[in-house]
Amino acid sequence: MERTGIIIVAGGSGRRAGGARPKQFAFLGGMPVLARTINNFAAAMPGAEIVAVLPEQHIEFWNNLAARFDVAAHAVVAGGAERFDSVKNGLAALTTDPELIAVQDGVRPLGTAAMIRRVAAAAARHGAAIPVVEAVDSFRETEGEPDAEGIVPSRIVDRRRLRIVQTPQFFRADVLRRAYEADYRTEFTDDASVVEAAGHPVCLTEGERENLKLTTPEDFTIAEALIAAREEAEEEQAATDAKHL
Ligand SMILES: Nc1ccn([C@@H]2O[C@H](COP(=O)(O)OP(=O)(O)OP(=O)(O)O)[C@@H](O)[C@H]2O)c(=O)n1
Ligand SMILES: C[C@](O)(CO)[C@H](O)COP(=O)(O)O
Repeated sequence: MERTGIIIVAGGSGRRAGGARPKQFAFLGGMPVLARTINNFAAAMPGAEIVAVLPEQHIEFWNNLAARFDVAAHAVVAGGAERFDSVKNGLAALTTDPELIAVQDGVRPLGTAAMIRRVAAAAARHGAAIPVVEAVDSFRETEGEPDAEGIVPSRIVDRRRLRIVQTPQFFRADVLRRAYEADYRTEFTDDASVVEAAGHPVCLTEGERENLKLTTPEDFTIAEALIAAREEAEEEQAATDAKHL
């Protein structure tokens, strides 16, 4: 397997989620969200170098919090104003010269090991790969300003052509590093957009609907329920296995 580096970006302020501290430090199923995300990757990609990118003012808080939980080995580095800047800082902090690099949202703790490895394998082959899922809602593109009655002009978009983009986004190290030499642009909402702007095509792989990004308070409610259901299924499986011993 390729030497792998994982950059877990958790340098945001979590404005949309609210709360006293950024959402990556909130508890989910009895554990900080960021601890879950780090451990998920350590389990899926044993031996990978992990760097967590945090708001500078929360680094000491995180070190104290992480010491209370069983969190897999990881280095910590300060983030920047935009996600783009945080990824750049993460890239600079990798020390093992990885051949493959993943960028993962710190607030996406629920991706399975099978999905993570699938994206990694696609990136090893194609240079750049991301997980996506099909859109299930209808979409409208708005055009222009509201009219005198407050109606915003809009038109339907063909959702069969749309995909919802997730992380982890995996890249060959040379591809990602070269792409991140660019200056920041507002359309860089993920790493695939940066790599694509540098001229490298991105391979779409199958993501998972449960691979939620915790963005608003409602997402936490859904994630709690998913974790409880997974734990229950694991307990049932363990009981079945014990019966068959
Ligand atoms: N300057 C930033 C901004 C975001 N992120 C990280 O990128 C991921 C996805 O971003 P998002 O969900 O938008 O997080 P926030 O920026 O914290 O949320 P909000 O926009 O609601 O403030 C998160 O793990 C977040 O911590 C980061 O590392 N550095
Ligand atoms: C990277 C990402 O999670 C892919 O869906 C998304 O683009 C992050 O967007 P945000 O506005 O920073 O949450």
